[in-house]
Amino acid sequence: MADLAPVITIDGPSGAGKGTVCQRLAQQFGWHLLDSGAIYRVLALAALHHEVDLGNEEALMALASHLDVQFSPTPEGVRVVLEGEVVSDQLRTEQTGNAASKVAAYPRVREALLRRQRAFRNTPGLIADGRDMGTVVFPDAQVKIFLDASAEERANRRCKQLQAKGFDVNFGHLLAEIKERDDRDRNRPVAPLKPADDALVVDSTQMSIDEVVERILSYAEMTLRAGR
Ligand SMILES: Nc1ncnc2c1ncn2[C@@H]1O[C@H](COP(=O)(O)OP(=O)(O)OP(=O)(O)O)[C@@H](O)[C@H]1O
Ligand SMILES: Nc1ccn([C@@H]2O[C@H](COP(=O)(O)O)[C@@H](O)[C@H]2O)c(=O)n1
Repeated sequence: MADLAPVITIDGPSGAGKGTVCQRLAQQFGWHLLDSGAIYRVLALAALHHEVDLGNEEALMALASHLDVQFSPTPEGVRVVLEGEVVSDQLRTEQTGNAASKVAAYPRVREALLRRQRAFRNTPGLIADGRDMGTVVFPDAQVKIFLDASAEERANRRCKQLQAKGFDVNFGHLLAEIKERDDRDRNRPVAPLKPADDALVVDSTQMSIDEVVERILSYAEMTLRAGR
C-alpha cells in the first residue's frame, strides 16, 4: 500500500485561532487544508434548507451521507457551494455554528462524515482543523496540536471580528454562546473535544497570532524531521 500523506492536526474550542493558524501553516508548507467545522456547518444549513429537525438523527444521517457540497479555495477564502447555492457567508454566523454543534453530537452523523474528511488526506500533506482531528479522524497524524484560550479571550476575539464586519454585538451573549458550545462539544459521548494523548497543548490566551504560528511551526518542523 502506498504511504499515506503526512497530517498536522489542530484541534481546540471555538475562537482559539485554529482557522487562522491552519491557513498560515497550509501556506507555509504548501499542503492541503481541511476545515472540518465547515462540513458540520454545511450539514446544519442543509438541515435548515430541507426543514429537517435538528433532533432527528436518522434524517440528519441520511442528509450527511448525500451532502452535495463543493469547497473551492479562492484568494478571498474558501468558497462553499451547497446544492448549487453559494453559502460561504451564511456558514460563518454564530447561529450556524450553534446548529452545527447540535448535529455534530450524533454518533451516526459523525460516522457518515468520516470518509469525506479522510478524503482530504492527499500529497504533499494535510493541515486538519477541528475538534477530533487528532483523536478520531487522523489518529496516526505526525503532528498533533491542541490550541486553547480562555473563554473570555475567545469571546473578545469573536467580538472584535464581528465588529470589524459591521455587526452590532453583545459581549455577554457571545461569551454565553461560546460557553454553551464548549460544554456541548466537550461533554458529548462521541469524539468529545479534548487533546489527543500525544498532542502539544498551546494556550494562546496571552499570545499574538504570529507567536502562535511561530511556536506551532517550529514544533511541527522539529517533529516531522525527527520522524524521517
Ligand atoms: N492569538 C490570537 N490573538 C488575537 N486574535 C486572534 C488570535 N488567534 C486568532 N485570533 C482572532 O480570533 C478570531 C477567531 O479566530 P479563528 O476563526 O481562527 O478561530 P477558530 O478557532 O477557527 O474558531 P471556530 O472553531 O469557531 O471556527 C479571528 O478574528 C482571529 O483573527
Ligand atoms: N471536527 C469537528 C469540527 C467541528 N465540529 C462541530 O462543528 C461546530 C462548528 O465548528 P467550527 O470549527 O466551524 O466552529 C463545532 O462547535 C463542533 O460542534 C465537530 O464536532 N468536529
